[in-house]
Amino acid sequence: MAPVIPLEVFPSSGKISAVDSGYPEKAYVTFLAGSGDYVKGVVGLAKGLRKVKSAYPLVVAILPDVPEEHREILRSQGCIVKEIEPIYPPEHQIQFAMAYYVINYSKLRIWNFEEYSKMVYLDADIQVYDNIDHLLDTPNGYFYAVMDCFCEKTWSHSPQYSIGYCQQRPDKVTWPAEMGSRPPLYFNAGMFVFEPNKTTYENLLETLRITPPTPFAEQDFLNMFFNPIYKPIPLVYNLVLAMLWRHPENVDLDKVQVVHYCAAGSKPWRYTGQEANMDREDIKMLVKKWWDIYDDASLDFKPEDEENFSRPSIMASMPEPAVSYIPAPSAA
Ligand SMILES: O=c1ccn([C@@H]2O[C@H](COP(=O)(O)OP(=O)(O)O[C@H]3O[C@H](CO)[C@H](O)[C@H](O)[C@H]3O)[C@@H](O)[C@H]2O)c(=O)[nH]1
Ligand SMILES: O[C@H]1[C@H](O)[C@@H](O)[C@H](O)[C@@H](O)[C@H]1O
Ligand SMILES: [Mn+2]
Repeated sequence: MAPVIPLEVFPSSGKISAVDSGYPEKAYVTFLAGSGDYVKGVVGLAKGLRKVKSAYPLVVAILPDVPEEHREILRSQGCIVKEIEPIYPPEHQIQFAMAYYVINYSKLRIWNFEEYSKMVYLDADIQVYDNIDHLLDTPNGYFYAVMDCFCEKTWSHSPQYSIGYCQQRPDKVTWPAEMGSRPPLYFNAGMFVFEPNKTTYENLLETLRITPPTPFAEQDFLNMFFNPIYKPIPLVYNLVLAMLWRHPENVDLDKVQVVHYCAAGSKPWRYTGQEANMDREDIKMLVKKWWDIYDDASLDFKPEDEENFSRPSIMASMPEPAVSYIPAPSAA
């Protein structure tokens, strides 16, 4: 089993940034699709990164269907907006855990952001509550992400779920020999540290072309592709909310730096408190914490913020190079 890297190996305030070199070769990146309300998640994230005084900009990889008003909101929040072409998996009859997961294959385009040497990807439903810039100083050659939990109903299609096995508590249920070898460590793809690279990008697209889609879409695909270089990092870098009720013994909420509002009903901008577990005090507290940042006008982007990280404005406005992509499946 690959070792979990203890928190202590990361310098606590590693704010060595590319500001010194005058070239922001590192950045955060998120993904935005459609004209719905996920744009609020990105605005919240941009403000959250500002609050923790991140030295790096937030790039938003957007699909063509993001309306101009939303692009403008993101730019006015200091984000670097980069349009990407969608990527679809090969045509196949498949039931995704959530129907909309199919759009997430487009995330693979971020490996083509070669003007950055290293990036931290964060879903739009993630908020940072501490500075995590040091993740951009981790040794190259690895794919860093937090191990997932298999206990929620979204996993009901899986053999793990059917026998109650979870890698967060691997000794609770012994993996039966007749089911073959234990599944390899599996990360949640809402947060990861990676290195954009043309060769990796081309390999990703080429491999996807011959890989049938599976329920967790690009998350499954990335797990398969990066398995040999996957290094688990502590869950404080991506608290999948279900951990609070599935594995409370593994969570020290005071130490959590990054919260992933992925549990059903937990997206702060849609929160009603009605769904299972959503009336918990810790959830209410975390949803309020997200709103406090989103509503804080003092965290809105101001032009002088730009001085905190330089960025190549010419590049930011350049369109993505045209790349051919795999056509949409009719079943999607
Ligand atoms: O209408 C949408 C839906 C999704 N997204 C983007 O896609 C991301 C993934 O969607 P969710 O956050 O709702 O999904 P989950 O957190 O449940 O998904 C998890 O599984 C997915 C499988 O495709 C991805 O790997 C995702 O990164 C991982 O966190 C969002 O954060 C957002 O960045 C949009 O922009 N618009
Ligand atoms: O990516 C998914 C998603 O974030 C779900 O909400 C979560 O329950 C799963 O564990 C995860 O694999
Ligand atoms: Mn998410």
